[in-house]
Amino acid sequence: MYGVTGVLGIEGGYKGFYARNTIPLTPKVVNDIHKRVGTILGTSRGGHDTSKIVDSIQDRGINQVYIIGGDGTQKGASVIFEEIRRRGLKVAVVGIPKTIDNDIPVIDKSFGFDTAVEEAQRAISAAHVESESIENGIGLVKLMGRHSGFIAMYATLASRDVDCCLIPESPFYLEGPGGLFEYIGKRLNENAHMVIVVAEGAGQELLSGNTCTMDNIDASGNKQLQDVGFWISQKIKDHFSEKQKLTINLKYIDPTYMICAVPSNASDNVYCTLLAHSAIHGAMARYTGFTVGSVNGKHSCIPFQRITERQNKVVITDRMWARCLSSTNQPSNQVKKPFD
Ligand SMILES: Nc1ncnc2c1ncn2[C@@H]1O[C@H](COP(=O)(O)OP(=O)(O)O)[C@@H](O)[C@H]1O
Ligand SMILES: O=P(O)(O)OC[C@H]1O[C@](O)(COP(=O)(O)O)[C@@H](O)[C@@H]1O
Repeated sequence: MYGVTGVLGIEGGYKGFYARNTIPLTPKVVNDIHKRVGTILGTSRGGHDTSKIVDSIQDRGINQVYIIGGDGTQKGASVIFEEIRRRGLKVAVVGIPKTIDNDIPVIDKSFGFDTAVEEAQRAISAAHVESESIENGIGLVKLMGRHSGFIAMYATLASRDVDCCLIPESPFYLEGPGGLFEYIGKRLNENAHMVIVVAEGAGQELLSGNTCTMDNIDASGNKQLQDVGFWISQKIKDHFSEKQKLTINLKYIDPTYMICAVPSNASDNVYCTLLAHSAIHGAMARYTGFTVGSVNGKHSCIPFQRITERQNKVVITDRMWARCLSSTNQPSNQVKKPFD
């Protein structure tokens, strides 16, 4: 439609601009990629050397750059856009929001989120089956979500099998009146089984030795988290065997990477097509420095600045979290005492 003669794929994330060869993306090469899992281009963390990246764009005579990824990737795209502008180059830079975490602000959702929620439900369903089959069964499922508990909240709402959903945005504690243990005891007493969903970033402040130093950040600068699922499983087992003298049967399911590694569902496939169309039409209309996405159902081009200034998080005073709490029946924890 626009008479484009060549599309190049950059392999292995930002460092691929200067450390790898490009691969031609012909219609034949990309024909079936929506049915495949993962990425044909590969990915990486770190390696954002702005100057080398823009040199490579300039040297290769690239005039449109489409950058696919999460919140870190969009920040990287914004920095590239600024450098291109500083050098006075006629190169469009467009961001495409792809992350299961849904932590990119402004847009209704990121590509991958819907699929992740659907897959997370399967793990929750397994946890429910396991917990229901045995006296005092507890199914505990850990889901992705470093800073944002969207996958946990939506999978909880979708499945309706969850009794307790723990997310990074909503602090909790274990011991004493109003604590998680008390709530678990109550649910087991009432129902003889329960399902707990925990997002990977939840309760990190409770895990001992969780000091944030330069040693425990990844190459992109993201804080590396401790395994809250494993930790909480141990804590629950210890508490009920030692303090309550109650035999519980806890099954811990960690489907996190399995959820990342499934083909996108129909809804995400359609969304991805619309994102691609917005990105191309925007760049061809000579816009630059924007991320595409649906905003209140309208496909839009959003300036990088609006996308990178904050992270999308669950607002625990909003209705969606209230709906989640009403589906689990867990106590509201917006005030001082989490499980009051
Ligand atoms: N503030 C930033 N400036 C420049 N590059 C960044 C910035 N934050 C992240 N990046 C780069 O973006 C890429 C992806 O970021 P990362 O946090 O790993 O994943 P995601 O895009 O999924 O959030 C990495 O190569 C990282 O170095
Ligand atoms: O093992 P990795 O590469 O850090 O990937 C796991 C991460 O992927 C995520 O789902 C998405 O993170 P990004 O948006 O940074 O890619 C995080 O919640 C999780 O910590």
